[in-house]
Amino acid sequence: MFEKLALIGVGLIGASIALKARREGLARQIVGATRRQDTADTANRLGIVDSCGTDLAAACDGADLVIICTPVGACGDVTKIIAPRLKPGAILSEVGSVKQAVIRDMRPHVPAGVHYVPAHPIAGTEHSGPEAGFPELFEGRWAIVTPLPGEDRDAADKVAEFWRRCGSMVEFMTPEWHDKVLGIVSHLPHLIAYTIVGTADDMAGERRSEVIKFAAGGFRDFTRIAASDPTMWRDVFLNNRDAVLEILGRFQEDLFYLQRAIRWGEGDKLFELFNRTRAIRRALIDMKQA
Ligand SMILES: NC(=O)c1ccc[n+]([C@@H]2O[C@H](COP(=O)([O-])OP(=O)(O)OC[C@H]3O[C@@H](n4cnc5c(N)ncnc54)[C@H](O)[C@@H]3O)[C@@H](O)[C@H]2O)c1
Ligand SMILES: O=C(O)C(=O)C[C@]1(C(=O)O)C=C[C@@H](O)C=C1
Repeated sequence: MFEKLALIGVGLIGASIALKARREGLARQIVGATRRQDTADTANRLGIVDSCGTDLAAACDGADLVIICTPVGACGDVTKIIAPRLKPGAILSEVGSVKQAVIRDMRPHVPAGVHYVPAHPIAGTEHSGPEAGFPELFEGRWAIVTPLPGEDRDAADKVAEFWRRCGSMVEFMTPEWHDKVLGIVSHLPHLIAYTIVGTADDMAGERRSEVIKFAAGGFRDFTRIAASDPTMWRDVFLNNRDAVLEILGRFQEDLFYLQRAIRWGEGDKLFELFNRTRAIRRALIDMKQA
């Protein structure tokens, strides 16, 4: 599909893209660039890309697809650095978990003649860094493409096809809708997990050690999510502020509803909700998304 693919940021997502693109023959040459030399060394040692250095702009020389795979807070600065070396006609994409803020930060730096196509693979783990990457990460998962109005439709279609060849199912969306949907299905669950594990950690003395000792079921599942990369998630919450605050307000109301039902012994209310949520889990299993 491409002569040269450049990945700026070779962590979980960048490395997984590189490994899958190579396996599927999606680009003749795949190069990476990272901020820190030791990350580049790791990517080179593991053979994740053909070559990896720390000169972000140089990595983009002659690339017909550049994908920024850094935390969302860095996307604007990275675009500014690489902009002078992007070749006319190149496609510039990224994988940020937030779309509106990333578009706001990147768009002013995108040179004329370069096609910017925002995208987001809805696939990940709690691990980060080049060692965490694996080629099957995107298989059977959704990838959302949020093309910008007035931008080249062929470029958006090409990015969509790239993700299909990585094994994903693709959906097009507006950036606004993306941020609302992801606020509910991804960002709020992470915030809740960070809160629950933090609350348990705040418990003093004996109760705290009991929490760790008996953390077999529900709590353990939350600890997986709460182990996710602190930089990535700090940036997500700061950059999807409005959508997260809106959904958090709703969530708090629903929590009070349950609190009240427990206080007043209204078991029917609890039962009705738990039945609805169980059906959602079963639907996810049917769709092979759980
Ligand atoms: N982890 C997930 O579950 C997941 C899923 C989908 C999308 N995303 C998005 O993908 C992006 C990358 O996430 P990840 O999980 O691969 O993170 P990661 O921490 O594993 O990798 C980030 C990479 O970016 C590099 N980097 C950081 N700041 C940089 C800078 N200023 N300049 C150049 N390189 C820099 C790091 O060295 C590292 O190589 C984020 O925007 C995240 O929101 C993550
Ligand atoms: O499975 C996980 O560990 C994830 O957190 C992956 C997950 C998600 O919330 O679904 C996290 C952030 C992304 O932007 C996309 C996917």
